[in-house]
Order: sequence, then C-alpha cells, then structure tokens
Amino acid sequence: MIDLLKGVNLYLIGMMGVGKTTVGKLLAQEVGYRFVDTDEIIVKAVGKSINEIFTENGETDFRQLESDVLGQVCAYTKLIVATGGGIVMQQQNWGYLRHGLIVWLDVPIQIILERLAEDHTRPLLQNSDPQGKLSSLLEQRQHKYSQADLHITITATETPEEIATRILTTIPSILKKS
Ligand SMILES: Nc1ncnc2c1ncn2[C@@H]1O[C@H](COP(=O)(O)OP(=O)(O)O)[C@@H](O)[C@H]1O
Ligand SMILES: O=C(O)C1=C[C@@H](OP(=O)(O)O)[C@@H](O)[C@H](O)C1
Ligand SMILES: [Mg+2]
Repeated sequence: MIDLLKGVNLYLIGMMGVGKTTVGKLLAQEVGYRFVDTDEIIVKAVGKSINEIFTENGETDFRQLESDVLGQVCAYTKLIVATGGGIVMQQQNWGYLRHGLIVWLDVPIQIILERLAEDHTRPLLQNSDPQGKLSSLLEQRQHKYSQADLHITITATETPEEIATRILTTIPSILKKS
C-alpha cells in the first residue's frame, strides 16, 4: 500500500461527525504516514478553540485560516489529512485537495446526530435545531463531497478500524483508474 501510494496524501472529507479525525489517525498508523487535522492546526496556531474562533473572529475568518492551513499542508507528502466538514465549499481548496487522493466519508445524518448529541465543540450545531442545520448543510455540500476520488458509505455499526481497512482495500482500484 505504501509503495502504491508513492507518498501521495490522503484527504478525508465529509460532514462533521462522520469520523474523519478518528479514522484518519488509524489510517496514518496503518500506512505509516503522519496524521494532521486542519482544525487542530488552526486551534494551535490561533490559541483558541474552534468555538471561540467562530464566536470571537467569525466563520469568515475561520474559513480563511482553514484555506491557509490546507495550502501549507499540501506542500508536504506522506500525510493523512483530516479536514473540517466545510472545507469543500471554497473552490480554492479543491486545488489543494487535488494534490492528493480525496476520500468522502458518508454517514447518515441520524447517526451523526446521535454521535454528536452530547458534543459542544461544533459551533454550527449549537442551536435549537441541529438536525435541520445538518440537513441544510448537507444539501449545500453534497455535490461537492461527491467530487471525491473515493466515496465510502458508512453503516451504523461499522467501527473506525473496519472503515480504515475498507478504505485501504479500495484504494488500489482507484489508483489503477488514474
Ligand atoms: N465508526 C464510528 N462508530 C462510532 N463512533 C464513531 C465512529 N467514528 C467516529 N465516531 C465518534 O464520533 C464522534 C465524531 O468523530 P470525529 O472523528 O471527531 O468526526 P469528524 O472529524 O468527522 O468530525 C467522536 O465522538 C468519535 O469517537
Ligand atoms: O462542517 C463544518 O463546517 C465544520 C466542521 C468542523 O470539523 P469536523 O468536520 O472535523 O467536525 C470544524 O471545522 C468546524 O466546527 C466547522
Ligand atoms: Mg474532525
């Protein structure tokens, strides 16, 4: 697998809560790549949580930081990159993502809601109608996510380990196509 990838980065995209950060760490271990998370880099660079950045700086600033970080990250090789769910909405970001292989983790909204029910770290869901918000975000984003090289549809019972294994077993088929 490592030989097949030839150092090419893997970018995980998809809605918040689909498991990009969790599965990304496992993939990095399996492939022997470094793991990076664009949210984590932003938090370290700014010295504020994602919630604080959204509240104090605003989403527009966050999106600029996200693009800056992605632009810097894509200069490196041998990375598994977990992105934030909204990264697909800036056209400029696709130029960066296309440096590597793009994997869309696709999980039904109902499962995401259950996973994030007690989570307060996603500012876009801190309102009275998280289900409505997730639905409208997915509607805006779905056609962007669908431009990934690999679409992984995840069931309610699939573990992060099983998902990582499935991604790694499917990659050879998309590499042959390109
Ligand atoms: N396959 C899975 N099965 C059950 N829970 C999961 C799975 N993948 C992720 N989670 C949980 O869902 C939450 C969101 O996962 P996370 O990796 O942060 O998603 P993302 O980075 O896509 O927002 C975390 O609590 C994580 O432990
Ligand atoms: O979907 C989004 O717009 C966001 C997703 C979050 O990352 P995760 O997808 O890792 O939760 C984080 O970047 C921010 O809260 C905004
Ligand atoms: Mg994440």
